[in-house]
Amino acid sequence: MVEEIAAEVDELVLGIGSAGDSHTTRNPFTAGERVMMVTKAVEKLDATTYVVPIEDLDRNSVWVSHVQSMTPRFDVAYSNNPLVVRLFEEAGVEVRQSPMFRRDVLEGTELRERMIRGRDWEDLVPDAVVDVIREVDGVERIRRIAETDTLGDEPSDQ
Ligand SMILES: Nc1ncnc2c1ncn2[C@@H]1O[C@H](COP(=O)(O)OP(=O)(O)OP(=O)(O)O)[C@@H](O)[C@H]1O
Ligand SMILES: NC(=O)c1ccc[n+]([C@@H]2O[C@H](COP(=O)(O)O)[C@@H](O)[C@H]2O)c1
Repeated sequence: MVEEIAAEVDELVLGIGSAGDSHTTRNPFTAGERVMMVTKAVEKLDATTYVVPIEDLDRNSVWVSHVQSMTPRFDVAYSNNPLVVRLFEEAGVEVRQSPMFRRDVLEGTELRERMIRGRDWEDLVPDAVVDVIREVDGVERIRRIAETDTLGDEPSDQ
């Protein structure tokens, strides 16, 4: 998806969402770890790419201004997340959506389940992501969090 978007634009800003979260079921990796994964994965793209961590806010109504305050100026926002699409459109920013690509397997939840259950996942993500997950012992972390995080989305203190 990012390769297709990069072919349409001169410069690309990739937002790392929920950047303040880590060590939870849905967001096991720190913003820094995710910056490494994404930066290395897009290294060979032609478009100049900026990777920017963006923390969540309690107020959806000011989230677009918050995103704009953290990123280089942009003309078009790309997302398939219905809330994100709505917030940008209400703020007057053009939004483009991309068709889902192999959504059945390329979903965060599915990939994390595969890691927990010891099934193959490496061929489903860029090599750079495999390298970073190995470097930080990410599969072990995800398994530990799954064992202790019975509430589903609470930080683990393991
Ligand atoms: N296969 C795909 N093809 C295109 N866009 C996708 C695909 N999978 C996810 N997206 C988009 O990427 C973003 C992240 O997807 P999603 O909200 O599912 O998060 P995730 O981290 O992949 O999964 P999860 O919510 O299971 O943790 C969303 O904007 C979503 O629409
Ligand atoms: N109020 C807010 O903080 C707010 C609003 C909309 C989206 N977001 C974030 O934007 C990101 C959207 O990511 P996806 O496109 O991967 O679903 C998520 O990290 C989500 O938490 C935050």
